[in-house]
Amino acid sequence: MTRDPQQQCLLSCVECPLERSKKDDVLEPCKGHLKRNVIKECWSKCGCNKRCGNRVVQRGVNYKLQVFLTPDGKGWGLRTLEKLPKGAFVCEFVGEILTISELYTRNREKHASPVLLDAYWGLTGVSMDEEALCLDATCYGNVARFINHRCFDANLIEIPVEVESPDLHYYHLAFFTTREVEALEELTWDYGLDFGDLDHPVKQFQCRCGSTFCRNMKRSTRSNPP
Ligand SMILES: C[S@@+](CC[C@H](N)C(=O)[O-])C[C@H]1O[C@@H](n2cnc3c(N)ncnc32)[C@H](O)[C@@H]1O
Repeated sequence: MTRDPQQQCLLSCVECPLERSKKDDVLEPCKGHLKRNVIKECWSKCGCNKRCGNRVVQRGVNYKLQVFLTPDGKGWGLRTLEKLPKGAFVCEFVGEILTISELYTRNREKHASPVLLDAYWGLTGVSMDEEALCLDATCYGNVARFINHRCFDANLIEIPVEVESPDLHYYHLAFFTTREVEALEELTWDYGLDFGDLDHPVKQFQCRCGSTFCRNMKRSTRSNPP
């Protein structure tokens, strides 16, 4: 999976649950969902034991992490207290599993963008609202709820991970490092927001990510990704 707009591969739903949830008279075409590779971890039916190398996310957080107040106006953030190698599992995103309609009804006035469980939407189609799921960490979550957004060159990437459940609509969303991360560096991920989508049901925040490739900066001053 890549966040490079030139290289990323998007899958489109025939009838996108996100567009359906807007309840407009005319159903807009799907804007596309990132094509993701899914990790399948060993589970109870494998002959291996709990120390198997293909059981990483299910073993939980393995590094010292700290919630801290960011100095640049993004509120609370998450950082690592130790150096992380490239490709390290950091934590998963924990939240209540809601349908998209439930989330929008709940958070209409707040700056909360859905963390979609959309890895299969473009592949299998999602005909029922009960299959269009997302994670909401507003009331129940873990440290991942403090990870701030960074456009394009974030040091974390979210990967769908199947642990135990063979149901395609339910999976874990795990964060891995995209590069080596220094101790005390803030951990960030690209929420995949389209800051130009004024039609979006959830009001988006003014991005302060500081990336040279920030998508929320005026087009005249923004750089193109390498
Ligand atoms: C998942 S929360 C992250 C934790 C949050 N900073 C806090 O204090 O609880 C997402 C919210 O953090 C803020 N945020 C995240 N990334 C940001 C960014 N790049 N620029 C400005 N605000 C950001 C926005 O208010 C956003 O709705």
